Amino acid sequence: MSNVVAPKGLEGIVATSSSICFIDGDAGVLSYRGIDIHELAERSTFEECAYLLWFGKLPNTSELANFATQLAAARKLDPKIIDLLHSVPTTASPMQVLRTAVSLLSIYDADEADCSHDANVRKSFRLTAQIPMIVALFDRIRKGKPVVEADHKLSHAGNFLWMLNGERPSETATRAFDIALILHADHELNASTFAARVIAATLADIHSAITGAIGALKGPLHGGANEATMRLLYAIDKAGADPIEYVKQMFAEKKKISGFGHRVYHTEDPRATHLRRMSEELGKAAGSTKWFDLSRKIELYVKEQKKLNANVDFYSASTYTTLGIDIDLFTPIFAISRIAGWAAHVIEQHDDNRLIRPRADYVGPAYPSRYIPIAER
Ligand SMILES: CC(=O)SCCNC(=O)CCNC(=O)[C@H](O)C(C)(C)COP(=O)(O)OP(=O)(O)OC[C@H]1O[C@@H](n2cnc3c(N)ncnc32)[C@H](O)[C@@H]1OP(=O)(O)O
Ligand SMILES: O=C([O-])CC(=O)C(=O)O
Repeated sequence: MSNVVAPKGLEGIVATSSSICFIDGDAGVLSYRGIDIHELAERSTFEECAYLLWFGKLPNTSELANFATQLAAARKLDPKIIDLLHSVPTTASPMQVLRTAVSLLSIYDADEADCSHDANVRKSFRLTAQIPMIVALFDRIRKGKPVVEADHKLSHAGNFLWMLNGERPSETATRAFDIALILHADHELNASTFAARVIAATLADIHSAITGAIGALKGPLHGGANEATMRLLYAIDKAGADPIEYVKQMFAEKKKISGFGHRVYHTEDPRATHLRRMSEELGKAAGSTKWFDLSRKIELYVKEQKKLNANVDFYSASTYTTLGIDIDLFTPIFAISRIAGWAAHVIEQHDDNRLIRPRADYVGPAYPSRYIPIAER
């Protein structure tokens, strides 16, 4: 066994080979299967990106139409899942509920224990269709609103907004949401995807892997940072504080500013470019750029003082708020998109599997240490 200890947090360690996502953190490049994220954000749809991530190539017209039809047809939930959404406290966080519901989904999935390629693809369709339904239905149930049936004629993005709000979404809102889904769909071996691959590598099923991934995404150092960012913006606004002074004080207290910094990017996160623009444009269209303006002041100051760049979570906060989405749905929305990437990684792991089991550098009491009988301690 090698005595080389990996850097803390496995920084810079290449832990597997993968053909799904390419990132150049110094150049600010992100691509799905080699296709640049900027092109995808401008020209693609979430459905097309999910196809690209799962099948490794862009679909032609009929392949894309079939894919979208299959995804829409998978908008079905066993009544026991709806019962669960009614039975949990309305104060439960949507991330808690989503994690629990996805775990429960496995019990009602006909392919549950089948980890073959084809079964994994079938389950990926179902999970990708079901996750947004769970998020939208729980939000309505907790607010005492009637649940909204899925509309199979709507796109993935449009159907989520429809089921959440019970109103036909505008084209602008649907496209903005679709772009957000495209931008969040995959990011190589981020913490939640790595967690999913570790679970899948035991030959556990995809529902187990995705349940674990949702748990990993929830933390404020990862997907939870979009909610933490918005809480910061609200706190500054509520206090009527000068944002620069507020952030300066946070730096003095050695606090981290949510939505800044990244393990891989040492320059602009290419997704932040789009989210910054969307935050501003949606604000203008809604008649107020208040959240964009506040975010921008903070961004410029943090960049100047600490050379830290805004990450994908920073401007998604003001973008979602401007779209009228509640703060505790931000991280579930991240999951609504990242399921596409998680599924691609679980499929890739199962297709060519080996157990993931690294070693630890033992730094505890010397071996052998004497076992002291309890009466002598
Ligand atoms: C989808 C995503 O997961 S994107 C990331 C979402 N997370 C956040 O936005 C939370 C805030 N950011 C962070 O905590 C970090 O930048 C992470 C978790 C994203 C990356 O972490 P790491 O690569 O381990 O960097 P680490 O936390 O060691 O930071 C390195 C240095 O930069 C500082 N730093 C990093 N991010 C921030 C921040 N957001 N605010 C203030 N200082 C920061 C650290 O304090 C540290 O300084 P030091 O060397 O003086 O101690
Ligand atoms: O890659 C990471 O470390 C975090 C992540 O998921 C992302 O930026 O989308």
